[in-house]
Amino acid sequence: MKTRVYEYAKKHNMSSKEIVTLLKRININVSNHMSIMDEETVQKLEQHLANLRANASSGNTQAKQVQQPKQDKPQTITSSEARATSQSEKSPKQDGQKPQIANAAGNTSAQATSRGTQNQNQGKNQERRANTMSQNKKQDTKQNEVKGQTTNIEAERKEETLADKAKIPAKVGMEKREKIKKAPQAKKTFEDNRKGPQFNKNQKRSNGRQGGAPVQRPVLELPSKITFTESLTANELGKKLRREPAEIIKKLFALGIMATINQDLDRDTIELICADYGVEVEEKIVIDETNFETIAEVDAEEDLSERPPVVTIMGHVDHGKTTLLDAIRSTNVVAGEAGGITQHIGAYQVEIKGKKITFLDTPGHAAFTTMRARGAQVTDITILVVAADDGVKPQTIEAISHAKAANVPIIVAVNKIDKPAADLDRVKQELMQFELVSEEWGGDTIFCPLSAKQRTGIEELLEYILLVSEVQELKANPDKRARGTVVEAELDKGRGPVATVLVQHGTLRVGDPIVVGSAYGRIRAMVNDKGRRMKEAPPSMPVEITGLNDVPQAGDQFMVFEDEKKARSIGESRAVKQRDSERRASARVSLDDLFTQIQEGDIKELNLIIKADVQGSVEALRGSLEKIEVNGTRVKVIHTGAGAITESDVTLANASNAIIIGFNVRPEPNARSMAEQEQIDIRLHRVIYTVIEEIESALKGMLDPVYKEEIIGQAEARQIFKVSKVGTIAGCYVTEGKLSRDAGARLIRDGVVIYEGKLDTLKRFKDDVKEVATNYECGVTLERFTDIKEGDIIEAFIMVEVKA
Ligand SMILES: Nc1nc2c(ncn2[C@@H]2O[C@H](COP(=O)(O)OP(=O)(O)OP(=O)(O)O)[C@@H](O)[C@H]2O)c(=O)[nH]1
Repeated sequence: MKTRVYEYAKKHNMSSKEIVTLLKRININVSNHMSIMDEETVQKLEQHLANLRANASSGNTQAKQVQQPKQDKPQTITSSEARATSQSEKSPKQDGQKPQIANAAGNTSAQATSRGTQNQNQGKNQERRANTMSQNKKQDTKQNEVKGQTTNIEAERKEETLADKAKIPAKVGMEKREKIKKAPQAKKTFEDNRKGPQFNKNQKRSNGRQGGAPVQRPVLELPSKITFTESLTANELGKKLRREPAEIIKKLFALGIMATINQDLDRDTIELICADYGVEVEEKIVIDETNFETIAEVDAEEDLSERPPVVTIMGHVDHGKTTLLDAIRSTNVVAGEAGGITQHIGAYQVEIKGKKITFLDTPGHAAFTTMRARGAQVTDITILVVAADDGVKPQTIEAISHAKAANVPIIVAVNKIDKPAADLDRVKQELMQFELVSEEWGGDTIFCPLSAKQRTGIEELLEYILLVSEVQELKANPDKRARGTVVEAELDKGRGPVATVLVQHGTLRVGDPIVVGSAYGRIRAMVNDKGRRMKEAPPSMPVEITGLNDVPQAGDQFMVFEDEKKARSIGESRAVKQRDSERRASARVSLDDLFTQIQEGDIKELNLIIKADVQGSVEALRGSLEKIEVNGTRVKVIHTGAGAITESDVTLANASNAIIIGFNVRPEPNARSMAEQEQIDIRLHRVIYTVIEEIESALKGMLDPVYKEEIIGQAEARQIFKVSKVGTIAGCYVTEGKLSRDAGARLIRDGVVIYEGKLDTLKRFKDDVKEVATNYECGVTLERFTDIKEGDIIEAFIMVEVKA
């Protein structure tokens, strides 16, 4: 029957490497643990094992008693003398204890010595001492049989391994071969020890032992698990395993690795040795706590407990967000915390049916996106407020896009149901096209009709929230250091920096050293939304904290550290980093470097926001763009709309790392400056085909924008003159930058591009001029375009070469 090396190894409680080594010794070439061994190979291997076993046990009757026929088969062979030793260890009645004890004695003393200082010489001394002892053991012929046997095996192994080493068998990888070649020092030490134990420092102790009764020192138990970071030297590994370094070196030796005591062992080697001892090993990755936002802590399922959901209310202007938030809050004051003075701290908790719900007290999606833009996903559920008498409006759609981009479930609160014009079905109907289909109509979105003003339907809404949160199974580990997000922060004249934070993991306590964004401090006091002083805040609880050195920003994340010194040093280095890299768009996508980001695995989906002049173009663009898929990277349209590119589009792009496509539309001035600041890539086009081509080539890494458009100025048409021969002259006022005679020109009306071409004439009074600067008036005509109206914007642009 065929079997793989690792299967065989597992079956016989050996490591794959050991099997590979043994196979190579009997001239069977296997490459790795996945290699297949046929029946013949297995037989040969077992024969070889049997031979080795026979050799190991020849002339030793006592050892035979110790060996357990089946289990020991691989053990005796594979794990060199350490296992033989540990077997004798298991049998306290045997005289064979002695060498162990002696060993342990050496070990303890070696440990004690090295505890004082860890320099190299010290290490060497330890090694020498250890080897000397084993040499002494060998020389002492009067010692008991087991001891003799142990050392026999030891000697045999040494010889065998040394012979192997001389040949440098193929089992040893190139790296290991190098190590072997480079390690004359280790060999010398070994031979030195063989030659002259008497001249060694340990002479006294050896004599003492030979002459007197053996010193009884306990054999240190192996730890069940060890941890390490990056690497360990043989010496350090020995200490962790509570074994002599020499013993470790011997083991390495048997495995074909020649290492000195202070040589760094790689992860595989450490694992191999530990596996040999049956000790679990874990590599600890050093975490840079300065960037604590990036640290993902995984909690064991049993440490997690239920936490309240965090809810954000979004919706169109005047649809009743604030009224609803107030209504919810007052419901609770009556229910529980009567007498408490409600404080506005940016978030509050209410309780229904014994369960808490946390509301972020900032209506609208500004708060939602700022937080998301800063990498904080705080919200678990979104309440979309839609006025029953007004229906779906632009900001309703924006809110839906925001919630969807963040993957947060939506509950629709159909407000103002008390109004005569209220029409619940219309709202349901309108929301269908955004994939929000009510349960009665076969969908899975909860629609909750209510009147925030008359306070009806509020409890039902709260119950729905609990229902959705139950499905989400929101959990957190309350028993660890706290982490969370800033909801609001300000500088209070009396109290200094004050921040409302939402605890997301762990429990926050007064006195905790904390880093918040790039501020730090120790929590002086905590106040909840009812104005009560709190000693601790569990997950999902918003509290206002004081004691920071600076005012953080909403959306900043916080983390508690073990001591104030650490918090201070991390806070300070974050402040420096923040200053350095402020607004650096390292994580921003731009079509120009999209391909690199795809290749680096940063991007699997390209988020797009499409704004176009008419809904028809939006749909056409969306349809074509969503079909694009290049090398597994897809286009995902996260928001669309007709009309100019607004600030809200830019915030959404910022939060979702998206690119904005403007089709026949322009960004509003505020949106443009914000996009520049946040380094959001806005691509403006007039032909659908070029949009598709651009996105496709960006995904393929073929985008090669040699020229890029740069807007150099804007003027507003204030007066229109019709002159029969010339056409339409626009009396303009340059509001931004300059107009230049050679520049390209666009005419924009209500954010929509009406014309694109060139300036035909540019005059100041009667003279032709080359350019007109900001705050000057001028007369403009456009090439082959006469339909200029008052209030139109003329935008001048040039094409500039993009430096690679
Ligand atoms: N009839 C009626 N009017 C309501 C209801 N809820 C809110 N309103 C009124 O609608 C108006 C706007 O309510 P707000 O709560 O300020 O709306 P908002 O969405 O917070 O508005 P912005 O903060 O401007 O975005 C106010 O005059 C409210 O009194 C309701 O259930 N019924």
